[in-house]
Amino acid sequence: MSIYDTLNEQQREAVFHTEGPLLILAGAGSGKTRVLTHRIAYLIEEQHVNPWNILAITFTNKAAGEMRERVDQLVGFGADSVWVSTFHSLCVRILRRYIDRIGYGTSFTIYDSDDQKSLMKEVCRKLNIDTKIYKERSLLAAISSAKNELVNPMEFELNVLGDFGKKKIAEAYKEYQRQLQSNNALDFDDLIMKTVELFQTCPDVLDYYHERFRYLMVDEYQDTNGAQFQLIHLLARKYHNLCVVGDDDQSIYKFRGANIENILNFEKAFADTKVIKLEQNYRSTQNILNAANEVIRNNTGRKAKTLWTENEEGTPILFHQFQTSFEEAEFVVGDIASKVREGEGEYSDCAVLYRTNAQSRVFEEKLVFAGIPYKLVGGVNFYARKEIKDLLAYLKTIDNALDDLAVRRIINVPKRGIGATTLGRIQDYADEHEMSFYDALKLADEIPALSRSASKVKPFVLFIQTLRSKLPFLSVSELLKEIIDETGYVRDLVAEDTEEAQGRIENIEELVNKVVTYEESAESPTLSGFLEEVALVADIDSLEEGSNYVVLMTLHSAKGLEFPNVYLTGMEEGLFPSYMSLHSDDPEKEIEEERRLCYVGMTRAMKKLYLTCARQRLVRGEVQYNPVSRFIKEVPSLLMESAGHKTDKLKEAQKNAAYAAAKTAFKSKAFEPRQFTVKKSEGLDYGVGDTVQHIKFGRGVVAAIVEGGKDYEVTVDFESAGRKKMFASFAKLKKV
Ligand SMILES: Nc1ncnc2c1ncn2[C@@H]1O[C@H](COP(=O)(O)OP(=O)(O)OP(=O)(O)O)[C@@H](O)[C@H]1O
Ligand SMILES: [Mg+2]
Repeated sequence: MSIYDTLNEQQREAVFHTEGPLLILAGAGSGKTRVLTHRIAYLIEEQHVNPWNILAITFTNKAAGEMRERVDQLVGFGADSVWVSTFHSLCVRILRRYIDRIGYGTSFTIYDSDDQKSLMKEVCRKLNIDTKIYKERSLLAAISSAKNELVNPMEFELNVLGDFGKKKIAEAYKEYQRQLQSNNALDFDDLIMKTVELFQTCPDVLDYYHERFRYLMVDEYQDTNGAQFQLIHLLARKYHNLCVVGDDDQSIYKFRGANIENILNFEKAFADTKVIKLEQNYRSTQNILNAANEVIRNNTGRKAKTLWTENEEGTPILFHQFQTSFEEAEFVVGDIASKVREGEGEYSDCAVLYRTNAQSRVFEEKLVFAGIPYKLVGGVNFYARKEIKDLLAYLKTIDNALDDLAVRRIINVPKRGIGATTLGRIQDYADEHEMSFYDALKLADEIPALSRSASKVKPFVLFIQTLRSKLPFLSVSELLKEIIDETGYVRDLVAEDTEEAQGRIENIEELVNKVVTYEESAESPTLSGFLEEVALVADIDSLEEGSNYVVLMTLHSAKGLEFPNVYLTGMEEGLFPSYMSLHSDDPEKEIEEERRLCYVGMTRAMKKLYLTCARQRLVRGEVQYNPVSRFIKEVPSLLMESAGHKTDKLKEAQKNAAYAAAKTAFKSKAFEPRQFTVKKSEGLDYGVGDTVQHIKFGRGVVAAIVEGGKDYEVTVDFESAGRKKMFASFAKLKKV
């Protein structure tokens, strides 16, 4: 039996169709990604295509990693020569080689969103743009949309004649781009745009890649934007061996410029395209699949698809409406705990999905309390933390001193007594002489306006120059350790002697670990190589393989993944579909995008799907009362079991009181989930039945104590405030 026998007829047809454009349009869980991996195997093993000539593009690093793994399993020798890559890392590799052909240096820096914001601040300052009227973030968004459609500053300017507001954006775009270039830096959107520019202006480079990538494959094609489409189009122009797979029902990145038309128009763009539809779903139970189909049916303007499965019918979808978001989280966490306890699955079989990152917080609290391991995908990214950014800025400065932002970030870290006036004067000098900020620093002695403050700048320059001269002899980890020692970064944190400083030290240790891991895994590790890898870490990468924990993530991050048990939470109008979509200029269209997101979420589930919502929820500190999401109502009641939580008046009152207490706790600083380091009390000096005193609620009798993984949950019947539940370490109850 060959590996191709495990495919169905349509899948096999797609795998065996290797020459010419191929569009595989199919619903969720129908084996699209599986077809791609088998196709790679088939090309190599049966068609004797050189693995070197195959390129597979996926959307996230996580997906690329999974595909890499699957290809390694299927193909023996040569699998590692296949390029499996995201759009961004593909472009980085191409640009590192050839970007000097279009006016950049090949050791360019990649700016993340924080870097972009600082740069835009600088642009606005320079152009006297009032950031109260034109917010940096909206300017950047406008520029990003332009780049996603390959509109350069000049074209942008031509299009806005007469429109004053847009003219300002055009000015900002022009200056922003100029500064990027003079810093020898690219933002994320540039990675694609500059690669397209490179291909369009250097036919010999394009031709090299035509020969290099004879066979192209793109997963999640429905989420490509105009620039990405152009890139693929250029790459496939010579041999037309392009296979794209996607699902128009799962297009969820319109806000990033994804163009659903790309998939609908594929046949127009590539003549004699072969279209294959896959209709059998292998992932989900019949109930889950039917429910998802019924929901997505409410969208208009889609290519009609029927998706069926031979899988078992499965249990009905469970719908629960809770009083508060805390109860919702309690239920989800309790359910996961009991599944694992009963041996029905592992933590890693469970995923909690929500519409926005902020919703994770309550789940985190409950999981911490229950002592359940979890992984938060998204949220504060490791690399966005201050200490990590500082040290990376040192590395960037050493690697590429044209990066003004990096240099400015660390010039006073640690404090070197260089004042804002001095920095301003250096910047002016750099602007005037059209040089980088760092080059101006080197000339500090010659800047008359600086006079004596020049002496403060010198040690910094000397330090950087020394490290740079050592670069050929030091490994990246040795370099990093030297920076840490010489700057006294960790020493200062140790002296601070706070819990926060301790946390930062641990992060720095983790960064050192990261460098060491990089050095062990990279073929020829370099400083640029390390910085590049770091710049490309998307949020999803914090999901490690093979560990046993519950995954919390947004619906957007869940694309392409599958889990036995999925909890789709916060199913409320105003949350999902989002408030923004309901109040947009074109709500109908926006709600369709939300519905696709709902379809993505539901179809992640293999065995069990839970849909939950809450009557009351805190949003930015305010209580919101949201009705049940319309998407719930689109699921036929036959497929769904509703566990309505009807509460009598008394119970409701008690719940509201508990909710108020929880709200207080929620608002208190101590509840910041990231610093949620509750020390489990060494036993409590009160027990059930004891009378206790609370600082706010007064006297009460302890009704129950539940032991959690890290703390105790104490229920108290207060004389005046009624029944309340609280964490022992926060409540600070005193026995009376
Ligand atoms: N012919 C098959 N026989 C058995 N299992 C299959 C077959 N085809 C796909 N599967 C399994 O079904 C599941 C879904 O496959 P895959 O992830 O490739 O679907 P997909 O179409 O890419 O889904 P999505 O739209 O969510 O990205 C996987 O677990 C895969 O191994
Ligand atoms: Mg897939």
